[in-house]
Order: sequence, then structure tokens, then C-alpha cells
Amino acid sequence: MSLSSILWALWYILPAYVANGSPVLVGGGRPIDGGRKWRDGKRLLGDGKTWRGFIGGVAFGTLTGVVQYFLTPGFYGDLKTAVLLAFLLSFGALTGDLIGSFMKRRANLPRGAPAIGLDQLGFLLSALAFAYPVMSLSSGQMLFVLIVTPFIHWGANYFAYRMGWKSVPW
Ligand SMILES: CC(C)=CCC/C(C)=C/CC/C(C)=C/CC/C(C)=C/COC[C@@H](COP(=O)(O)O)OC/C=C(\C)CC/C=C(\C)CC/C=C(\C)CCC=C(C)C
Ligand SMILES: Nc1ccn([C@@H]2O[C@H](COP(=O)(O)OP(=O)(O)OP(=O)(O)O)[C@@H](O)[C@H]2O)c(=O)n1
Ligand SMILES: [Mg+2]
Repeated sequence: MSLSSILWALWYILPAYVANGSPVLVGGGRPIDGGRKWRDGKRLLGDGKTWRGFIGGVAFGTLTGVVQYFLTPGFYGDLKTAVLLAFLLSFGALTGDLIGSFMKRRANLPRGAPAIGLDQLGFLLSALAFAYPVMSLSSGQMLFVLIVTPFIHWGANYFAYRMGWKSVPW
């Protein structure tokens, strides 16, 4: 695979990364599950999934797509496509994140406990699936993004931990 197709793959997926990373900075407040429990007596999603994090993440991710369009209009064709793609990548990423937390709670893992694989790739697979109908990566590019995202995710989380934004480095 060429270097340029690798760089375009990272450019394509960037809104999903911003959407997934920004709740750490903008999240908080009322949890999406409203404190409700599932029939197993555990929380539906937990206090780590908030409305402010979800909506803020979708907003920043979508905004990223607007900025990307003005930097590389040719990649998207038109602004509408760029915005729709960024919205679907962001909404997909954060929906995948919620599904991941739902699964973690069912597996009796407390908020913030690591779930290797799910934490690093759940949001990504969901983002790719939501965005697929609008614009998609080649299979080689998808494979590349799937391989590098766990490393970027770990790097970003470690960075956020060192900055004091997160209490755990994962
Ligand atoms: C390849 C190796 C070994 C290392 C890579 C090192 C690397 C790429 C470091 C990135 C450092 C960096 C710029 C981090 C962003 C800071 C940040 C906000 C991190 C928060 O990460 C939280 C984490 C939450 O994950 P979880 O919910 O799944 O547990 O999110 C992971 C983040 C990513 C997968 C994406 C990485 C982030 C970016 C490429 C840029 C994201 C930019 C923002 C979030 C800023 C937007 C915020 C606002 C308010 C505008
Ligand atoms: N929809 C979201 C997603 C994340 N966050 C914030 O971002 C932090 C890190 O996100 P994440 O690692 O996904 O949550 P965890 O606290 O690890 O919870 P879980 O075990 O459910 O993944 C959360 O603690 C929370 O402060 C938020 O407010 N709203
Ligand atoms: Mg976590």
C-alpha cells in the first residue's frame, strides 16, 4: 500500500478519533442511562457515558469534517458529503462506545475497567459501519486503520492520563 493511501485513510477516520477523544475533555453531567439499571441489577451504561460527552463528541467530530473539507475539498467532492461523512463517523464512534459500555456492564466490569479489544476497536468498527454507505475506505485501508488504531488509542489515553484529564492510562 502506498504512503498516500495510508495518509488518506487516517484523514478519513480523523472525525471518529476526535469524537471518541473529546468526551474526556467536554463530558460530565447527567449520565445517558439516567442512573437506571438493567435486569441484572447493574447499571445500563454507567456514569462514564454522559449526554454532554456524546453530544459534544458528535459536534466536535462533525466540525472536524467541516475544517477537513476546506483543507482538502477534492477528497470529499462537496461540503454536504464531508459533513454527512464526519457526522456518521462521529455518531457511529460514540454509539459503538455506548454499546461497548453496555457490554462491559453486562460482563460485570466497573466504569473505567479496561476491556482489551472492545475499548480500542469497538468505536472504530461502529464508525466504519455507519459511514460506509456515504464513502468508504478500500479493504487495504480498512485493515491498516484497524491495525494502527489500538496504538493511537493507547498513545492518546496515555497522553490524556499524563495531562491529568483521565485518572487511568487506558
Ligand atoms: C503510535 C503510538 C505508539 C503513539 C501515538 C501517540 C499519539 C497519536 C498520541 C496522541 C496524543 C493526542 C493528541 C491525544 C489527544 C488528547 C486526548 C483528548 C486524548 C483523549 O483520549 C481519550 C480516549 C478515550 O477513549 P475511550 O473512551 O475509548 O476509552 O480517546 C482515544 C482517542 C483517540 C482514539 C484518538 C486520538 C486523538 C486524536 C488523533 C486527536 C483527538 C483530538 C481531540 C480529542 C481534541 C478535540 C477536543 C476538543 C475539545 C476540540
Ligand atoms: N459518552 C461519553 C463518553 C465518555 N465520557 C467521558 O470520557 C471519559 C472516558 O471515556 P471512556 O473511557 O469511554 O469511559 P469509561 O469511564 O472508561 O467508562 P466505560 O468503562 O463505560 O468505558 C468518561 O469517564 C467520561 O468522563 C462522557 O462523558 N460521555
Ligand atoms: Mg475507558
